[in-house]
Amino acid sequence: MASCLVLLALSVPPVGLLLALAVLVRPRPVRIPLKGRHVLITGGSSGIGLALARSAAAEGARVSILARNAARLEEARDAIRRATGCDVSAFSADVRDADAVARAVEAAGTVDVLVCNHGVFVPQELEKQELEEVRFMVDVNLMGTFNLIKAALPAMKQRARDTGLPASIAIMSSQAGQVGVYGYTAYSASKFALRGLGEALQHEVIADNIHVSLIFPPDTETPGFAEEHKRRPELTNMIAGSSGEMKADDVARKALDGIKVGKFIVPCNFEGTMLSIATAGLSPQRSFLGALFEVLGASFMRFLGLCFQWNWFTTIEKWHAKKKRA
Ligand SMILES: NC(=O)C1=CN([C@@H]2O[C@H](COP(=O)(O)OP(=O)(O)OC[C@H]3O[C@@H](n4cnc5c(N)ncnc54)[C@H](OP(=O)(O)O)[C@@H]3O)[C@@H](O)[C@H]2O)C=CC1
Ligand SMILES: CCCCCCCCCCCCCCCC(=O)[C@@H](N)CO
Repeated sequence: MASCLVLLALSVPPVGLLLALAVLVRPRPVRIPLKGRHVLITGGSSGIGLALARSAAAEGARVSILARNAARLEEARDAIRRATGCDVSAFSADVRDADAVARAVEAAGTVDVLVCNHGVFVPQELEKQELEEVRFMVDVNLMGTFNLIKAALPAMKQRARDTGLPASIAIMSSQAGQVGVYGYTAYSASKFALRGLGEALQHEVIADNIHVSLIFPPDTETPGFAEEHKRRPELTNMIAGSSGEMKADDVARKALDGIKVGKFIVPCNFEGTMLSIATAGLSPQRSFLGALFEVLGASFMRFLGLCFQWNWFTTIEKWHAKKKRA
């Protein structure tokens, strides 16, 4: 009897907290079906975008892909057809060109799930990087996403209103959009910016039943990553190595699963989950279990984050010492 009472007393605070969070979390849980719906994926001709297009097609979505290079788009269409038997529509446009994006989005037809996955990454210390390259990353990664959302949103709102079905805007960030990493000043800035865009946008479109997801992958094996790896500073490799590498198909799986439940922050691996708890900030959270981990994990995750920073700064210090000796 006494032990029962002790157990009850001990469990009241966590249970009470859980109940409070269940009442508190906003927006409310949602399910966003993919089957039979129109999913537009930018950067759908390569890497993570191609994997996303293949998985979405396999789940019965009507898929459109958008990228610049028409030949690579055709190859991707063929590959998706071979893998799934499904036909996808392909649109050639540069996301930096707002008019071209508007024309492509119009031709593709009303979107239910917009996946802004396009992205460029040229790692380099800021001191060595030309401003032109900085602008290139900000223009494609950030302004390109604005162009897309501006083009797709009016029709998406109308359709969500007409059908009563929830819609989604998913944005591909990166773990380098949750923590600044050596060699990624421009890239990290462009990816952090997407979070601000996403948080504010979620306030603006919640009344239209549109749900924003931000996806934060670690290093992922893709054609773009293979190119990046050739020129990545040694220190960038070392710090990025704190999180395990993933396959594009696995990132696509995590992303689609997150999109389908309207998850706002979508981590892709274990390190990503810790990073997301450590950087939860004031982001929306619709899962009371997720909220519980954030509330209870906050202080420990901050401590762990400081351990990671200690490790990174030590690595940087040693690297400089070695360079001086050489
Ligand atoms: N691979 C990784 O390690 C990680 C990647 N990410 C992010 O995931 C996303 C996809 O990366 P990944 O699959 O590796 O990249 P890839 O380089 O393999 O593919 C990039 C895709 O984006 C398209 N694209 C690039 N620039 C433009 C543009 N200006 N207009 C339209 N489309 C464009 C490319 O087509 P085309 O060139 O023909 O236009 C291609 O389809 C990016 O946002 C990236 O930042 C995040 C974390 C890790
Ligand atoms: C509190 C605990 C924290 C735990 C772990 C932290 C690990 C952070 C590693 C950052 C990795 C950044 C990879 C960027 C990949 C990318 O975007 C490029 N390949 C370009 O595409």
